[in-house]
Amino acid sequence: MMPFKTSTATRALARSYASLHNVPPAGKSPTAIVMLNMGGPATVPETHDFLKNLFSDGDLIPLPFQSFLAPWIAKRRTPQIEAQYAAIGGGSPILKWSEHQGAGMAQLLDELHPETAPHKSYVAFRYVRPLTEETARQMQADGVKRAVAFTQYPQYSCSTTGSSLNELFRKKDNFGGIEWSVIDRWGTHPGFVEAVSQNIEAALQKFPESARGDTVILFSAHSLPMSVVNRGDPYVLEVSASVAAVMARLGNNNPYRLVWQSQVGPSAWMGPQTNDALKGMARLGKKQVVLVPIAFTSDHIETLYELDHEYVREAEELGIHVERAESLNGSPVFIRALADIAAKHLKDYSAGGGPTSVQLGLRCPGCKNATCGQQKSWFARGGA
Ligand SMILES: C=CC1=C(C)c2cc3[nH]c(cc4nc(cc5[nH]c(cc1n2)c(C)c5CCC(=O)O)C(CCC(=O)O)=C4C)c(C)c3C=C
Ligand SMILES: [Fe+2]
Ligand SMILES: [Fe+2]
Repeated sequence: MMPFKTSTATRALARSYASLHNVPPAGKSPTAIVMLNMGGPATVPETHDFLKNLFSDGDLIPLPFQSFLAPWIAKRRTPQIEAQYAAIGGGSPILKWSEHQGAGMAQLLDELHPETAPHKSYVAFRYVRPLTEETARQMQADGVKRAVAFTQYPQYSCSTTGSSLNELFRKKDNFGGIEWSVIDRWGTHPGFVEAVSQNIEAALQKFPESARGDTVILFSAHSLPMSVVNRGDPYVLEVSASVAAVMARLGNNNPYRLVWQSQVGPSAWMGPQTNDALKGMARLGKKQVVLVPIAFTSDHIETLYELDHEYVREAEELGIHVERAESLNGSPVFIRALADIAAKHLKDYSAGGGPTSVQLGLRCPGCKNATCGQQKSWFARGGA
């Protein structure tokens, strides 16, 4: 029988369909780029399960009697958080943005690093679908043999990236014998810094030119409990490094501060809190502020609800004009940065570089979580 011959045009069409839809060509196992993040409820009714999974995560919130307390706290907290997701349009846009960013990144990566093409992006969320097991099933079905765990938190914290890596380690058998490497932080990458800076410049443009230089730039990051900071978690240092890099790129032409938002519960958290800082600016007679989310790459309740609905309105009542810099969401500069970060990682790895950053190998001085140690050793061996 004559073998079936595919015409050049059909192959070109298939290639362009595949790249548009992030589907690898048949026959070649894709290099998986697994985008790690916490996720958020895509619809309001998913809020309860999101919170239950979040409060059950001992790497984020270690609770006594966790399996009893977590569902109880989640149930109590659900109505308040449901109302916030309802107010921002009925759910978190994080899955939409993660898929968009991942598909754009994978397409660029095929050009930037053809040696490991085709690349396919996957999303693995910590608290909502697609959870790690679901992503593992999809990767097995696609015949993946080589994967990069790419954290989507620019700055490393044991409570965020660390939790996602611990979960990958716990569920490692679901993936079969995959060779793993890790991109564990990238908060000072020039492409990320550029994308954030461009959004700040766009916000500054909204103020009259004559008063632009007086505008205060307030960088706002999700806070951390002081118990985590004092354990030696690197997040505060790394967020500060992002802020310094962005300010250097902007020419240090505006006064600025780094402030912290979204603390939960009665314990002590890293401060100053964003809403107090805005009140402080009003007291000091500052009339113009650009508010910049610096530790998350897409919109979520902390930007759309806490900043936009609550703090910006409160500040405006105090007589301050606040512009919030847009989240990175669909920024092409940011998507290009993700591709550059991944391409450099793959290139360094092919040239004999280690599977993780050197920094990932060091546990926090106060870390008592045995899984952190096992996870770091496992990734340092490339997942073997
Ligand atoms: C870099 C980002 C984040 C860090 C660091 C972080 C640490 C952290 N968070 C909690 C507790 C909660 N966080 C919640 C929601 C939430 N957290 C982040 C980001 C970071 N958290 C985001 C983006 C979101 C919102 C998700 C979305 O809308 O898409 C919640 C649930 C909401 C609520 O009940 O208020 C809790 C709880 C702790 C304890 C912690 C550090 C140890
Ligand atoms: Fe949080
Ligand atoms: Fe740890």
